[in-house]
Order: sequence, then structure tokens, then C-alpha cells
Amino acid sequence: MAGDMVDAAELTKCYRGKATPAVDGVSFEINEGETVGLLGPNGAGKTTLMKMICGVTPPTSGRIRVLGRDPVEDPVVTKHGIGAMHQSGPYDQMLSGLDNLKIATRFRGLSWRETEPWAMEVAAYLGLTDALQRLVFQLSGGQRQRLQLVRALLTIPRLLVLDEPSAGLDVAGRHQVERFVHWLRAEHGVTVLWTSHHIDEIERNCQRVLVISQGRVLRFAQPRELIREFGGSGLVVTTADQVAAKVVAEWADGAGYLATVDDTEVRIANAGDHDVLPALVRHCSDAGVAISSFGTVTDSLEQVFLRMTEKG
Ligand SMILES: Nc1ncnc2c1ncn2[C@@H]1O[C@H](COP(=O)(O)OP(=O)(O)OP(=O)(O)O)[C@@H](O)[C@H]1O
Repeated sequence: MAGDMVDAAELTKCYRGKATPAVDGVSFEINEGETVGLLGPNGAGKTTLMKMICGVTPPTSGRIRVLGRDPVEDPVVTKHGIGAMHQSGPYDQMLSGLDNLKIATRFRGLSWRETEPWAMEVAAYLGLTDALQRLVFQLSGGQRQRLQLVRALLTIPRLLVLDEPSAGLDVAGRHQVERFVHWLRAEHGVTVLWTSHHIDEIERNCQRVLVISQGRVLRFAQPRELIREFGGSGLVVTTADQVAAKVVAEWADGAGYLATVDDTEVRIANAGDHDVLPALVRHCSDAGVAISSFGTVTDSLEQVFLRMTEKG
């Protein structure tokens, strides 16, 4: 059913002393089983929006429902329905990772005996079994980040909220987290709301993307729809040598295109339709320089995001 997981209507959050709202009249729906990416530049309101979904902070106005309930007023939702991994965790640095998990379990009103098998399975998957015995201050940034994910998953949530889950992780760690979330979704039907400044991560993993800027929704659509709507395709021209590359780049500049040169390769933005090519080939022939090959490249979600938020 549409919006059965999250239903936000005209959601607004104004912080005291701030002239403009952090979240400003945002409406959207998330369906059960979806993985939704939340993208926005720094300060766009992503964390504030996630906090309202998790019931951590109440909206100033508007309405938010998670699983049909008000997340601020209904602790059942926040304690059992939502697993949230926030950017920083209130750890006791002088206790082990394991003891921190036990405290979090108690805080959520759960029994460690019942929680332990699943929590240890998650920790093992994330390569944390040994690290859990060490004091938190002895863990690396990447291990602490993965410990946050275990803590968000003390139960199998209906909705998993991930606020920059890959911050501080190396490439292997990022892929491990991605594989794990994919498995959760496939095996347990967990709905995921995922924010990241690694836009390739969102493009790989999310079915729809909510793009916000200055607290407002710019667009909520599938990555490929965003690329179709806001993206362009560029021309990649490989030349015989750097002199030829310079000739191509100067011609592109003169024709009003943005050209970037990497050794003998020239990328000409928004010139993917082949109308450009005959004029370029003619120019190169007149100038006596050779083109070795050419092809087209389509914008990535990252390029589309930059374009959308620059307009923002
Ligand atoms: N507790 C707070 N009190 C006052 N202002 C706040 C508070 N939390 C956030 N803000 C402000 O609200 C706006 C949105 O902040 P928020 O953290 O939600 O953005 P964000 O998109 O998550 O940013 P980032 O990508 O940098 O983490 C910013 O202008 C920020 O300064």
C-alpha cells in the first residue's frame, strides 16, 4: 500500500534562533520493502528529517506517520519498529563494544538473552566478533562505525534508517555494509531509508531517491528517471597526441561546450548527440590533427545531483 511505511505531509521543523526552517513543508511516502536514498547538500535537512521519522525530535508543524503511527507519541514504533544508525553514537568509551550493546539492549527494554544470538550474527557478518571484546576507545573509526550498525540492528527492524553508514569506512567496509543491507532487505523485507554523501552508493542500492535542498523536496524519483530528466550525455574524444587534444578542446570551448582534457582524451559535456561530431571532425581535418576514436558517456547520479542542487 502506498505510504504504508512512512507518510509525511507538510512536515516542517524550525529550530529556535534560526531564521529559516531546517525542514520546510516536506511531503513524501515510503512503501514497505523499498530502499529509499535521501540526498542533499550539507545542511539540507537530512538528519533533521530522519530524526523526525525516528521520533527523536517532534515536528514544528505537519504530520509524520511511521507504520501508521506517530513516532513521537508511540514508543513501540521507535523501540521495535525502527532501527536507526545515526552519525555519532553515545558510547561509553571505557566499556567494551559488547557491554555497550548490552546497555543499548536494556535501554530499549529488550532482553539480552533473546537479543544475543541475532546481535552476534550481525557482528560476525560485519567482522566484529573479536573487536566486541575491546574497549570502545581502542577500536578504529571503521570498527566503531560498524558497531553503530550492530546497535541499530538489535532486533530485525521493519524500517532501518541509515545516516551516512559508510562514513569513515574503507572501500571493502563500504561494500560489506552494502551487501549486508541488501541481504536484510532480501531475506527479511526490511525497508531502508539511506543517506550518504557517497552518491554512487545511493545509485547502486536505492530504488527511489528523495532529493532535498534547503529543507525542501526537489524531486522524489528512481535514479534512472532523475538521470533521464536532469542528466545529459557527453562526448569522449581520444586524439593522437596532446596537441590534437588541445585543438579539440579549444574548438569545443569556442562552440560553447565545457571541455576537460586528460592527456590525449577530451570530454565534452552535454555534446552526446552526434550533431556535434561532423563539425568537430571537419575542424580537425582542416587543422591537420587526428581523432583516434570517440564515444558517448551518460551522466552519473552524482553529476545529476550536482546539477539539481546548484539550481536548488
Ligand atoms: N539542534 C539544532 N539546533 C539548531 N539548528 C540545527 C540543529 N540541528 C540542525 N540545525 C540546523 O538545521 C539545518 C539542517 O541541518 P541537518 O543536520 O538536518 O542537515 P544535513 O542535511 O543532515 O547536513 P549534513 O549533510 O551536513 O549532515 C542546518 O542549518 C543546521 O545548522
